[in-house]
Amino acid sequence: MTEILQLKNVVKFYQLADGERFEALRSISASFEAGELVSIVGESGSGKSTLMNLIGGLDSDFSGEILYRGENIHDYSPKQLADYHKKSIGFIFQNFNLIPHLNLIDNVALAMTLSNVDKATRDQKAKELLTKVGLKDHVYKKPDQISGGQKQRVAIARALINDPDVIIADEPTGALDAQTTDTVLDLIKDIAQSGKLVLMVTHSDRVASHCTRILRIDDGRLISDEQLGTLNVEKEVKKETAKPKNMSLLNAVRLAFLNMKAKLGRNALVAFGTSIGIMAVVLMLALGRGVTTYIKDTMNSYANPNVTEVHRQSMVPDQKQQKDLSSGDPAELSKIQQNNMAALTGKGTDNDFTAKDLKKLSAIKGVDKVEKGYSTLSLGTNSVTYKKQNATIMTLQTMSSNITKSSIVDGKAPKKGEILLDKGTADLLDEDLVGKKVNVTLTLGDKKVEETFTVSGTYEQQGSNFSTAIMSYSELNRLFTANGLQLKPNVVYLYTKNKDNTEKIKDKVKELGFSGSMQETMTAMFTQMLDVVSYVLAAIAAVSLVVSAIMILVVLNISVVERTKEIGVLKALGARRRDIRRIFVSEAFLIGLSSGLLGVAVTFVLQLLVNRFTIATFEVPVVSLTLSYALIGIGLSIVISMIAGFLPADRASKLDPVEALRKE
Ligand SMILES: Nc1ncnc2c1ncn2[C@@H]1O[C@H](COP(=O)(O)OP(=O)(O)OP(=O)(O)O)[C@@H](O)[C@H]1O
Repeated sequence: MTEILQLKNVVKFYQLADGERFEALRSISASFEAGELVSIVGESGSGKSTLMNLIGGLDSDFSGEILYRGENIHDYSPKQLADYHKKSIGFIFQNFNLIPHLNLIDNVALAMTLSNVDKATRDQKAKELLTKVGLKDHVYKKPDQISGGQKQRVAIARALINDPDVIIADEPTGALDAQTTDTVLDLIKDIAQSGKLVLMVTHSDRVASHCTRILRIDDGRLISDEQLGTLNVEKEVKKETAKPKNMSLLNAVRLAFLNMKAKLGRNALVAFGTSIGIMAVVLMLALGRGVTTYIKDTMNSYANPNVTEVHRQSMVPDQKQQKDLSSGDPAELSKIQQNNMAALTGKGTDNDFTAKDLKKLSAIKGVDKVEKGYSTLSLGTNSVTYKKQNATIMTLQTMSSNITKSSIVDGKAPKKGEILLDKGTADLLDEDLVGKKVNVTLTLGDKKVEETFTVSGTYEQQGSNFSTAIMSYSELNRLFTANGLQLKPNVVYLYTKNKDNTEKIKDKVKELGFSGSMQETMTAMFTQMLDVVSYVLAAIAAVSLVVSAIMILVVLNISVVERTKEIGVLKALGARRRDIRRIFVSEAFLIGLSSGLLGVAVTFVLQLLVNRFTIATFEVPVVSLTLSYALIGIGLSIVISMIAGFLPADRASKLDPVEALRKE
């Protein structure tokens, strides 16, 4: 027979809290061969479990030698120790210690999973062993669906999966009735007979009497070593030399997934909570993109990119004015309102450009032409009449490069004696008004002027729905002069040949204290509002991401506590620290992945709803979710979860297997 295990003067001290040491094992020496069925008996507290933990490599803090096939396991590196657990030792515990969320096959195959054996092979081997222990018809059950005796048979199958030399059974029949004990004992006997060394702790003399040898321990000492007989060993154990592999990441993720599935409700809640922050992030990005695209498109379609529209003062309250408005000083308030009205209606001298202004503007670099213009808003005083059909004109303005040829849908730009009308107003008067003479009534200054003009063409409205009449600046000037009035420009168009200059020109205009077109000012306000929305979303995102991280940390910590025993089992089966860490980090990864996916999905649904609403109201979609934003959201979610999961995972990996297994 081959000598497998040798104990030489094994001494174990437990360090007590007050600096004292307790000697649990006192110089134990013994040697064991393959095919032995050894029972270890002794009073409670005599040191049996301590000895099993040392032999099983769960506790390396001892003096003396434990030689496994001639190698002192005390000198093993963590990796060698893990391999020792995987290949050489099989544990059977009193309380079975099956993993509740894994089915019987997965429980039995666990040591193979940790050794990265492929699923088909390990499932086949697990089924074989389960058949051998009489559980063929139960392989897909979970541990809580079978009886105690059946559980212990599963545990026996689990201990055998990697074909170890040594089986350590700590009171394997302790929790079983007499009849079930016999079945389990027969199985254990078969194991020894197949050429393995079985070390079995027991309190029962009856159980001990089935063994080939009895070691008695009392107060940490080996007091007797009695040989009862020998077994008819079938074969000599032949060890493969191939080293077991490490568990793959995929298997860690699978184990994590199976555990998460078992706690679906809790994990779904956590994922849902985390997804809120992710949704806020993705929505912020998508909204920002959607609105920016909309603004750009709008600006590009409304304005001639070569032209910068300039006003002396803003036609909508700027930031400072808004502040004054909200400050509530009535005098200040009404001054601002007056100014705004004057700017809109083209009245008052504050809005007229002086020769000095024009000079300043024409000096801006890149400006090739300065066009004077005039724009006035009236409510009901200006009108166009054709064949007794009358239309009110709200805006009267002068022709500029800002109205491009492409926006004139019919006819051409107005020359002397001509007027250009917006298409809506023209169609109202006659379907084919171009070239027809219309009667125009205008209030200029305080004079009412009536004249006949030919409609030169119609144009597509740009950014406003006001009915508009456009004539050339010189034509309007003629009208003013004829009525004893003086026309002064209240809007100026700066034309550049190269549209790349436009941005710089716009900036310079503002720097000089002038203001841009109404659309630009509105856009700026809109962008400001969008910024506020973005800040709010960003704040929600930041807060909820922190909350999510804490939530994941807490949940995984609870999971570590709940699964302490399972972690002990995994370690006894050969899981390295790294493997345990991987399983828990994988759980965090899965939570992150699911909350990321959920967050993106919710954003997608929100996008559909919000865009449906904005398309119906403003004819534009405002949320624009792209693949890269979705990926950013999912990535962020995973990273945060994994960071939050690292601490609990590390804690789990550092658990002491002996303590973990002792936990009730
Ligand atoms: N972590 C520990 N710290 C201090 N003392 C310990 C520790 N673990 C065990 N002991 C002590 O070591 C002695 C041996 O304990 P052990 O668990 O090995 O006994 P046992 O023979 O297996 O008992 P039982 O049959 O009740 O399981 C006991 O006196 C116990 O109190």
